[in-house]
Amino acid sequence: MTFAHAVTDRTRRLQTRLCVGLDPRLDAYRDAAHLRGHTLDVLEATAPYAACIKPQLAFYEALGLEGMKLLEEVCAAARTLGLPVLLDGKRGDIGSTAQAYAQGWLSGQHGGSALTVNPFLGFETLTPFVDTARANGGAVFVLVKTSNPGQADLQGSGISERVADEVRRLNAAEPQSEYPSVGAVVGATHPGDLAAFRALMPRALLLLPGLGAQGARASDLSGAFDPGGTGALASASRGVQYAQGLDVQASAAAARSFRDELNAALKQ
Ligand SMILES: O=c1ccn([C@@H]2O[C@H](COP(=O)(O)O)[C@@H](O)[C@H]2O)c(=O)[nH]1
Repeated sequence: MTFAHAVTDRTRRLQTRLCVGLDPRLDAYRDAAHLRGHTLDVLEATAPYAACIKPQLAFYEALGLEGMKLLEEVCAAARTLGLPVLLDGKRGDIGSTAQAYAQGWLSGQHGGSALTVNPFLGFETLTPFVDTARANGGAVFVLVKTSNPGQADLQGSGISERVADEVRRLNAAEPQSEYPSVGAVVGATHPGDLAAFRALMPRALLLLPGLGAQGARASDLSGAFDPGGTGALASASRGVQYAQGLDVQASAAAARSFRDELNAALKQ
């Protein structure tokens, strides 16, 4: 089953459109062992409410070799729980280097996972990522309009729409898939733009980061979804992992509540 198929299947079976971000911050813990235990506990406690998980690679890279080991543990635990993994690495480089990133994050033990990719170097640099994702049942999520306030500095003036057109063009090569292997990142912090990006990329899975800590609300996101309630994943990291300090039950309650709010928004 491909990444897109797996998350869509989870959305339909478990009625969840929530992507749980796992971004462990060392300064929140006594030591690395404490961080590891809490991160794995949050993963297990929130799994019933998640369509997928999204580890942000930066937080694991910041921990050095121990972080890389933890990332592999998190991915293995997610697989055991049946949770698709979306790696947030925002990778992008000249083609030959992109090929190495793709090999590292979209094949081997990460085959079937998804990776966020940065199109800034040009559309030809997306090819190694897309080809590797397709060959391994994975997915890429291309940055179209990011959630941060400064995104308009470079993504304004029609640039996001141009990237969205490329996402649609790439997905035309997979006419048989409900949701093909090229998805798009559109910040949940731009609720007024979601329906337009949905229309520009009608078959792309959308990742909507910014729920919770960045101020986006589940009730504002319905424009991103298809009529059946599929096609988008709303993502929260701090708002789940650190919902109430390090209280794991509060993390589970926050994930359940985001799931329920997303579902309620779609019923209106
Ligand atoms: O446009 C984007 C793309 C990715 N992110 C990442 O998502 C999480 C958001 O964390 P919160 O704690 O829920 O704010 C983080 O890993 C970002 O790097 C994003 O925020 N916006």
